[in-house]
Amino acid sequence: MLPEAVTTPHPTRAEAEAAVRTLIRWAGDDPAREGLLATPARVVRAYEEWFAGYRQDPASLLSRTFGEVGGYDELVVLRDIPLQSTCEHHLAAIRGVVHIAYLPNQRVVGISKLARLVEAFGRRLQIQERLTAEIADTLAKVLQPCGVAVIVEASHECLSSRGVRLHGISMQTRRLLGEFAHEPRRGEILAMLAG
Ligand SMILES: Nc1nc2c(ncn2[C@@H]2O[C@H](COP(=O)(O)OP(=O)(O)OP(=O)(O)O)[C@@H](O)[C@H]2O)c(=O)[nH]1
Ligand SMILES: [Zn+2]
Repeated sequence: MLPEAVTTPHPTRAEAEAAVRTLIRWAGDDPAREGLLATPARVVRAYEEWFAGYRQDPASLLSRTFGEVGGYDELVVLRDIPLQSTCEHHLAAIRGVVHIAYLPNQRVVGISKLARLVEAFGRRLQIQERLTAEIADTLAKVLQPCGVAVIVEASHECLSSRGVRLHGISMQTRRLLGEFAHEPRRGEILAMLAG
């Protein structure tokens, strides 16, 4: 589940800070001036938060499930889970929301774990399509529900702050599995989540 990059040798903190100093020089400033002296250390610490997902095993987040659901077999829907991610092409921010729905198969998972799953995949270098697929596929594999739907709506700073510099564009991606891949569940869940 963890990407290959995690298995390659990890740079030292000093190497990572030197790389930040190089980027500061590339931006046109002087990493030796007072205001920037502590910046490489701060940026490296920030990277540990922004990319904490590489140190998480998303499947294990879903390992605790609850079976005493009183026969509940209808939709479980979590809307508007905040998404913070980073585009793998430009290292620019991706911000948005994720909607997750599943149809339980006797067992349910704690709702916070769905948000943690989004965070574990979001806090990596991503394209939105893969992020969407990874969230849905992990839920399907671990929970084995009757259906999974994941919809991601996000804006990409690489579109707004550089390049075409267009604001107000949001991208929607979705993955529908199991019963949600077919009517009538498909229409039902899309009407509910993708409006
Ligand atoms: N499909 C997809 N594309 C993305 C995502 N994030 C960024 N991109 C796009 O990735 C593409 C990379 O294209 P390139 O031509 O290699 O890079 P570029 O010259 O910086 O492209 P421009 O952004 O058009 O200036 C761009 O079109 C981005 O808009 C994503 O999550 N999914
Ligand atoms: Zn980008």
